[in-house]
Amino acid sequence: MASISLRNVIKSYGRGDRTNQVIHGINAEIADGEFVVIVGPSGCGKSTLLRMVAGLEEISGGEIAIGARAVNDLEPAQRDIAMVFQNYALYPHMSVFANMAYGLKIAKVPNDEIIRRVDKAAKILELGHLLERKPRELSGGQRQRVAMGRAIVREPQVFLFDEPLSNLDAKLRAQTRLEIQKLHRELGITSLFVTHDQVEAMTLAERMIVLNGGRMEQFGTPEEVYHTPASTFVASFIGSPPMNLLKAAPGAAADIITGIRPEHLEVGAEGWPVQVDTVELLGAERLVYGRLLGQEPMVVRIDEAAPAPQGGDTIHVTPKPGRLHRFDATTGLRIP
Ligand SMILES: Nc1ncnc2c1ncn2[C@@H]1O[C@H](COP(=O)(O)OP(=O)(O)OP(=O)(O)O)[C@@H](O)[C@H]1O
Repeated sequence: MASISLRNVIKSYGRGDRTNQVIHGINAEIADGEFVVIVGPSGCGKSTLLRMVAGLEEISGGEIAIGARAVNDLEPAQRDIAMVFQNYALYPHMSVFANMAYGLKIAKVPNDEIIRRVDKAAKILELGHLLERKPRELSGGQRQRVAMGRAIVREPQVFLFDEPLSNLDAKLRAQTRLEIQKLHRELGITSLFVTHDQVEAMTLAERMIVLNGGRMEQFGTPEEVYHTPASTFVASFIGSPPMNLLKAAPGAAADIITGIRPEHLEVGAEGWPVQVDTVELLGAERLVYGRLLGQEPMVVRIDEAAPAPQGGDTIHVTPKPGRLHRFDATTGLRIP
């Protein structure tokens, strides 16, 4: 196992006048055995960053180290990593066993060692009874597990996951997430996991890197990112529905953006007046969409059992103690 160091990592595509820098100097130390999720909107550079760690993209500036070794100039095969992709591309004519064993065979690992490793991975992934099947005889979730098995048998220092769950339906995604967590608990292999899905990021990450336009906005635990977002971008990207970001909250200075999450507002007889536009029932809770002081859009989350307001009503809300966030209106950065 190994740590991963990203030191001022830069990536540009193209040449000369056509150079387009897409990663603008990322610094992050990922500890040995840590599970780190890289999350951000489409096009922010997640895959590019992961592919640079894998060695599938050249690094334009800075350094990437795996353990004590700088890997900038090492081929992917020399980096001791294993990658799991969204498109798991199993060999259709080979059995599950052969699919998992293939990479080891190519690497000329002795047969008895191959059998030992595949059996171990199959046990962890509960694939033992499926080893003779062909990929077409498996469900989508089982195929994804075979793809993970193929990575596990290599016993790498680092796992790299590039949106491996995005082809699965919602239920299977949730289930496979649990399996990946279990896998990480059992094997403890340093992992980098790319997703654009903030729920996936929050549930899987020990720490998460929030990327925006090729820059790292925050690197922290899910709790830190949720409770103390470093910027308005992080505040609005993590959490569903996102944090209310108010340009003119009552009592706030003009150069301050005030943040408050929909779940951190209390409805009562007094407080900030919110004109209700619509109300959505989500099951255990309702989302009230309205406008603070009749102007700024605001979402309030209330319990399903609480009295439900109607469109056209005015309700009064008060931020729960200690739940207000303040950001610089110019830079978007958190004010401590
Ligand atoms: N081979 C390439 N040549 C030129 N530009 C590229 C290349 N690959 C990616 N880019 C650009 O680099 C930026 C980052 O792309 P990247 O695929 O890393 O984003 P991403 O966050 O993984 O997005 P998504 O979630 O949509 O996969 C984008 O602006 C993209 O257009």
